[in-house]
Amino acid sequence: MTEENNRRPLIIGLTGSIGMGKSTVAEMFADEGVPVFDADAAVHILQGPGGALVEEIESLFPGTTGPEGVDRQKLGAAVLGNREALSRLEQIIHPAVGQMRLDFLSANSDAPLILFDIPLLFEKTGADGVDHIVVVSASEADQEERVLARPNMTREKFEKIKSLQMPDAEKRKRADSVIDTSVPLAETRQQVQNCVQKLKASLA
Ligand SMILES: CC(C)(COP(=O)(O)OP(=O)(O)OC[C@H]1O[C@@H](n2cnc3c(N)ncnc32)[C@H](O)[C@@H]1O)[C@@H](O)C(=O)NCCC(=O)NCCS
Ligand SMILES: Nc1ncnc2c1ncn2[C@@H]1O[C@H](COP(=O)(O)OP(=O)(O)OP(=O)(O)O)[C@@H](O)[C@H]1O
Repeated sequence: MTEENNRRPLIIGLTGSIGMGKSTVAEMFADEGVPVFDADAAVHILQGPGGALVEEIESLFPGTTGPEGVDRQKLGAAVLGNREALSRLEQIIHPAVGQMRLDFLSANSDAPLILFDIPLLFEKTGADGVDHIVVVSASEADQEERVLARPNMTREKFEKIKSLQMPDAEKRKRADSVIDTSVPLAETRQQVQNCVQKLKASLA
């Protein structure tokens, strides 16, 4: 077997605070051919209709699920202002997401680069096993404008979520690369392309 066949993919951990542009940037990495594991999408599967965690969530937080699985508005109202409740929820969700991430890694073991989109990478020690951390960042004004424009979002909910997340300035300090989304989309895409090229070159 050649050395190349033995090599595991270089794992990029993509993170950033609410509304900074993670999903948009993750799609740009996918456009460059990088397989993307989306932790939020994994949570949606686990909580969706017939999802593996729906029953357990109902027993921990009665009244927060229905025929469509978890009602995220109701579950959010139960946990987002209550650290102890949120921690109980995380204790069942994070191990299940971790397993899905491992399965994804096995399924893409031939790729040179893969990307884990992990919103809470710094907050929940998801940095273990990640080779290169990319932080997606924008100005506070852009972040606020984007988030408050979303349906079902209030300033109160936004402030609660921000208080649960590591400040952007701290994330930027800990990043291996920063992608700026307070610039036109084409410039952000260029930054993503540069990052992919640099990482591929580091493998050669
Ligand atoms: C609390 C829930 C039901 C709220 O759902 P809702 O659709 O209203 O919001 P959404 O998921 O889009 O989250 C909004 C923002 O809150 C942040 N957030 C979500 N969970 C957490 C958390 N445990 N700690 C800090 N921030 C969080 C997200 O990163 C995002 O920036 C949902 O976020 C959830 O089930 N969270 C627990 C699982 C988790 O930790 N997910 C985050 C990454 S995998
Ligand atoms: N240069 C840019 N790069 C990325 N996104 C941009 C840019 N300019 C404007 N936007 C817009 O900003 C928004 C970012 O939202 P996105 O869902 O990607 O954020 P997110 O960080 O994934 O949010 P959350 O943490 O809530 O999941 C999108 O509507 C996107 O079109």
